[in-house]
Amino acid sequence: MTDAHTAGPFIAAIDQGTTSSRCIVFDRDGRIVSVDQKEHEQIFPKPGWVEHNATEIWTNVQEVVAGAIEKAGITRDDIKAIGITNQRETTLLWDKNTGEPVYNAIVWQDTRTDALCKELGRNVGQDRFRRETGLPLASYFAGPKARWLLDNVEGVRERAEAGDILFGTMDSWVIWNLTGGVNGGKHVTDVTNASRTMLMNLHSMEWDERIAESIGVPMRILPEIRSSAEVYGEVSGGKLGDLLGGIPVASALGDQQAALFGQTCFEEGEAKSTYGTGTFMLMNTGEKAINSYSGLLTTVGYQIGDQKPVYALEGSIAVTGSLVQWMRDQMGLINSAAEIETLASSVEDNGGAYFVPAFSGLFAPYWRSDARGVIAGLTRYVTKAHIARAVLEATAWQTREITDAMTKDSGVELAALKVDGGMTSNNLLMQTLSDFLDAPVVRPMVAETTCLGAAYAAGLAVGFWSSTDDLRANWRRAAEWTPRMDADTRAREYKNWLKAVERTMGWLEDES
Ligand SMILES: Nc1ncnc2c1ncn2[C@@H]1O[C@H](COP(=O)(O)OP(=O)(O)O)[C@@H](O)[C@H]1O
Ligand SMILES: O=P(O)(O)OC[C@H](O)CO
Repeated sequence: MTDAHTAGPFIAAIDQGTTSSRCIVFDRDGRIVSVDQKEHEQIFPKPGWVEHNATEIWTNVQEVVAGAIEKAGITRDDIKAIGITNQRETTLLWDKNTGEPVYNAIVWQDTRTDALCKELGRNVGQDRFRRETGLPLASYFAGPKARWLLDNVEGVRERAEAGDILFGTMDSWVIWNLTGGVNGGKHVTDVTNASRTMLMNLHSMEWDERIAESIGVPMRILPEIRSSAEVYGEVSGGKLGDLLGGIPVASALGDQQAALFGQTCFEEGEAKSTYGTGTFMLMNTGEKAINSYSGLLTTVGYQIGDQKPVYALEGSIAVTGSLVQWMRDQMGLINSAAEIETLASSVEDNGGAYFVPAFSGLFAPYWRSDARGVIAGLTRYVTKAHIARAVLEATAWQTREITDAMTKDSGVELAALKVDGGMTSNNLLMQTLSDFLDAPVVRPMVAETTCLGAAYAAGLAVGFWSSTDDLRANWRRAAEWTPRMDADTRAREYKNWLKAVERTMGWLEDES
């Protein structure tokens, strides 16, 4: 696949995501040379529970790395480093002597720790967690998931106390295996992933012993926290040992932070929003960890080697692209995700309908696990096309709520929003987004910003790129949408949306 325009050397990036694992090989201009991807099973043992088989994931990672190298038609000597990015918060415990997971990985969407989080709120207090870790108490984060495993998988707490068990999010699992596994694999994580565990002190960038104790997670199972761009070790052993042995493993970032990096949001106030299964908007806040009073998360954006860490504010939305999937798979109203645009474009507006997809409660800015989905404003006038429009508008309004919160918390008015992810191929959605935000929306040439960010960080770590200025020069605009909606319509529609949101709240309490 390589040609004169994509001459080596190259950087490979692994994206271990929620639905699939992929590997992309990039050239020095940040262009894609080859891609390989493989989905893994989504396991739903009970309502609200979501698990992944970590052994299957590691097998897939090895296959996609080999696949991408083969498709690129290159060899080990052409690759200068490998970077890692991953679904965040998904939690695994494994035996360091055998390399066997003690149980499936508990996925970020899993809500089994709701009751535990409520109990921690009563016993320890919400404020303490927010102050030290930047996060609200919610089942989304890794620490309580680890506690669940320690309490519920027979014998694991004792094995953990004896020093036989390792904890990790998917970055740690992949790096440990890549660098040798039971034969000396490195047990590390990076600051961005650690900042999603609810166990790291956001200010010292170290595990917070008192918080870990209050959640019930022993310190000895935790990996070493490192920067996002440095050499953690070299590829060794396993299937990839023969293919890529000795190549430095040189970056790790949570996928949303990697997208921030890949979108080259290196200046304070720059923001990106990634539209996939869920949507995650991050704004670079520089060296300041800004406390959120508006329902956002304070998180680590990235840290390059021994430079100071860069913080970010994050607005996490649980359901966006998955609502389109629901329309297709559960409702049968469309045959493909792309068809929602055709259906929604067949009408002028939402016909008075508003769809709030609080399927697993509401994440930012509300953090209400008692909310459930609502379609409000229904009359006999409403058709499936109006509902399709309301589905797209739901993603745009949820983004608007996040940008409002970001402006409140940071004092920065959004000049333009950089977007990426699967949903950004929907032009109607992108225009609606620009209308609701009253700001330009821009999409870059390389839409695979997550892998690109991991490749950039790894490339910086090994001197493949010399500075973030090199990376900025690679960013090219592919499309831009500017606002067309008048202010009165926007204000009226927003008010209706907020009314619909109110109607989702308290549903579970009412039921019980
Ligand atoms: N044209 C489209 N319009 C609306 N949603 C879309 C469109 N194409 C894909 N999607 C949605 O985008 C999501 C896939 O995007 P992707 O970035 O691959 O997600 P992830 O990385 O979370 O798996 C799916 O949930 C799908 O429903
Ligand atoms: O794998 P994705 O793209 O669905 O991203 C998941 C997020 O990292 C969850 O916090």
